[in-house]
Amino acid sequence: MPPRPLTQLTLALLKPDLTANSIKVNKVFSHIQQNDFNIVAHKTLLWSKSDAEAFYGEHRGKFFFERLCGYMTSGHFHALILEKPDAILGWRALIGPTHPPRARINAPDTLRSLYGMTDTRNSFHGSDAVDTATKEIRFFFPEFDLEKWQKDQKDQKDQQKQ
Ligand SMILES: Nc1nc2c(ncn2[C@@H]2O[C@H](COP(=O)(O)OP(=O)(O)OP(=O)(O)O)[C@@H](O)[C@H]2O)c(=O)[nH]1
Ligand SMILES: Nc1ncnc2c1ncn2[C@@H]1O[C@H](COP(=O)(O)OP(=O)(O)O)[C@@H](O)[C@H]1O
Ligand SMILES: [Mg+2]
Repeated sequence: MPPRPLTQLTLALLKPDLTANSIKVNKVFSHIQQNDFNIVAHKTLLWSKSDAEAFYGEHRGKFFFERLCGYMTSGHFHALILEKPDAILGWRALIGPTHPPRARINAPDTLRSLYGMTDTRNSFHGSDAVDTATKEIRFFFPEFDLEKWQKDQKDQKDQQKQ
């Protein structure tokens, strides 16, 4: 029995514009499965302005901050914990560059190219690093036992070394 590959978790969002279109949502979940991501946790939620400002605090003061918070509070959206051996980079590669208009030129097969509308309304989010993924998973899924998941991964890694 080949050892189970070690995996990584990332936080993915299907933003409100996309979530409002069930046909597109179904297509995106097919992309997720076809790209071998395991959905570890999934919820839909509606943000208050303070939720959006807290999550995107790193962008406070930038010219697009208000429109970003307005966009992210404009309707329900899906939050997912995705698992795969290289989940963080893998999901970022699948959703593509931040700005859909540019993605349609430079990365036409990515999800933001296929479904995104404008620089702000780009339909997807993905954690951009290991520590960001930990922070973002805790932000959306405080109920998820991340410590247990990380311990199980470490135990599995130790067993494979033996
Ligand atoms: N650097 C910079 N870029 C800007 C500024 N205002 C708008 N932009 C960019 O130009 C793009 C088009 O601006 P808008 O027409 O206001 O936005 P939009 O095309 O309706 O789409 P949204 O990005 O969803 O607002 C935006 O997505 C921004 O990336 C600005 O003041 N400074
Ligand atoms: N130049 C911009 N114009 C409009 N909206 C932007 C711009 N840059 C970023 N945004 C919005 O802010 C969100 C967060 O920005 P950033 O963290 O830089 O990108 P990413 O979501 O790809 O990590 C983007 O997903 C997008 O919705
Ligand atoms: Mg980012």
